[in-house]
This record gives sequence, structure tokens and C-alpha cells, in this order.
Amino acid sequence: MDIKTNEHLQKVLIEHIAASENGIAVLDAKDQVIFYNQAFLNAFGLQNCPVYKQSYDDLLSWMFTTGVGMKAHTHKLEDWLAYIHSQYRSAPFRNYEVELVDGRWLLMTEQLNPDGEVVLVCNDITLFKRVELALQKAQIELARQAMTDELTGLPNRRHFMQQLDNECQRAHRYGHATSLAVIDIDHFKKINDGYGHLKGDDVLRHFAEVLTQQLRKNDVVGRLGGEEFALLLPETSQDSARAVIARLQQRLAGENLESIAPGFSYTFSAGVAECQSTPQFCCTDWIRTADEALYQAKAAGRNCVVVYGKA
Ligand SMILES: Nc1nc2c(ncn2[C@@H]2O[C@H](COP(=O)(O)OP(=O)(O)OP(=O)(O)O)[C@@H](O)[C@H]2O)c(=O)[nH]1
Repeated sequence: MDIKTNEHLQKVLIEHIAASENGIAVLDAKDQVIFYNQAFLNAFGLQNCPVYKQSYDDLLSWMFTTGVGMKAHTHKLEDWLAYIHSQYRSAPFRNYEVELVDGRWLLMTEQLNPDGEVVLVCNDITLFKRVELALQKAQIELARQAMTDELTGLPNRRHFMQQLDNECQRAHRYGHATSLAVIDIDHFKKINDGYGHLKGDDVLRHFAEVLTQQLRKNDVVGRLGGEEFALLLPETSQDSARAVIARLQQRLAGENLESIAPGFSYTFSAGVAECQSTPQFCCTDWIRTADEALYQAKAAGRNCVVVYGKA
């Protein structure tokens, strides 16, 4: 059936375009609106806008200044128009999504005619978009949970080990001294037994806070499990790391812990190890050496720090 010669078919299509629930508009070669259906006005909330013969820029400017229709992602109209023009007419046929100020979403198709007209068709995809955004949010939250220790909000063992691995490679590449400290709260079992598991949890949260507050932006704190934590100190020699830990011990000794229990205090022991420059030395070796130093700190009576190889 040839649409050019079949008048009935032309009538059917014209009626369809007028009554369609998909918004349809046509802009001429000079980007003036020469046709739109009711659904197009409804989709963008343009019922009070003089659309016919408006230029595309005037239409967009009207939306921007009246706060109707498309949501602008910049505060300056010129920037927004420049962004839209960087995409507009960029392909013979393209699809893109548009967020509206009232929270709805439209899927737009833009088709260029050989004579220079642009045909715009829009579909409301709000429901699909909401599901997609909710899934994206859930995915981000799952990824966050998989990396985070629930009790303290710190990176968990897996996440910390990934960062340790990256830092190990960086230290090998640039030859910078970088230190790791494995830290363990002393006699934590006694805290749990004496004050209860919930108070034990409060102590773990408190310790996480002390560690986080004391460190520099590039340092990484993680909870390895139980009452064991770790500090990754990039660009830090083992002697400087020892000084950092000593400062943490002082800070902890000065803390008021009345909220946990009257007269309560706790200490920790730490093992420090520098990243070794041999290429075979990997992050598990690094943790192992720091763990050995920690073991020696515990054996030396606790509340102290031992540097690997310097006991
Ligand atoms: N409240 C609380 N306790 C935990 C958690 N994870 C592990 N623990 C407890 O931490 C205690 C660790 O005890 P130990 O490994 O014997 O170590 P410690 O008592 O700290 O002794 P030293 O490390 O040798 O000073 C155990 O009783 C665990 O049940 C937690 O998330 N919350």
C-alpha cells in the first residue's frame, strides 16, 4: 500500500497522530514549531505556552523561565541551551531520555527529515524509569554493604584488602615507603564478659571513630573482623607509623568513656609493617608481617606497638 497515493491511509494516520497518547511535534528547517498534537502539550505542560511558530530555543527558554517541562541541569539558560544544541540534530535518528520538573520521564525520539524538518516523538516512561532508578539505588546500596562493616561503617576486610593490594602495587611502582598497622583492642573478651556484648559493640564503634578522626585524608581505616582493625598509611615510613600509633594511644588514654561505663577505659596493641620493595611481596605478606608484629606486641604485655623486624 503506497501511503503517498492512499488517501484513506493518510486520513487514518493523521487521525492517529492527532489522537495519539504519544506527543508528536514537527520543527521546520529553521527550528520553528510547525505542528504539535495535544499529547505533546500535555507531556511538557505547555498548555499555556504559545507553541505554534515558536522557535525551539524560545520554547526551551519559556520552559526554563517558567519552571515547566524539561528539567534543566544547569543554573544558566545559555549553558543549558548550549548543551541541548550540542546534541540536537546530531544524528538522523536518536533516542534520549528527558527528566521533567514534575518528576516524570519521557523517552524522546528525534528524527531528521531529508528536507530539514525535525520530528519529535515522546513517550512517558516514568514507571519504567522509577523501577530502573530503584534498582540502581538498590545495586549501589548492595555494593556499599558488600564493602562496609555494618557495626562501625568502616571498610570491611575484603574492601580493605583490595585497597591494600592497590597500595602495595603503587608502593612498588613509585618506591615510596608505605606502612600498615594491624591493631587489636586488648582483652576485648573481658570487656564483653564484664559489660555485655552491646557495650562491647559500643567500644568497637567508639574505637572506629577515634581511628577515623585522627587520621589524614589519604589514610585508610578498616575493620578486619572482631576487635581487629587495620590502618593503611600511604607515604609513611614505619617509624612515622609508630609515632601515629603512639598518638592514637595517647588520644585513647585521654578519652572520657563514662557513657560506656563509669571509670571505663581500654587500650590496644599494634603491629606495624612497611611494604617491602621485593616484587614478590604482596598484600597477604604485608598483613602477615604486621600480624606477626602485633603478636609480639601482645606478648610484650599489650598497650604497645611493635614494628616488624624491630622487636
Ligand atoms: N561485642 C562484640 N564482640 C565481638 C565482636 N566480634 C568479636 N567479638 C568478641 O571479641 C572477643 C575477642 O577475644 P580474644 O580473641 O580472646 O581477644 P582479647 O580478649 O581481645 O584478648 P587479646 O587480643 O589477647 O588482648 C571474643 O570474645 C569475640 O566474641 C563484635 O562484633 N562485637
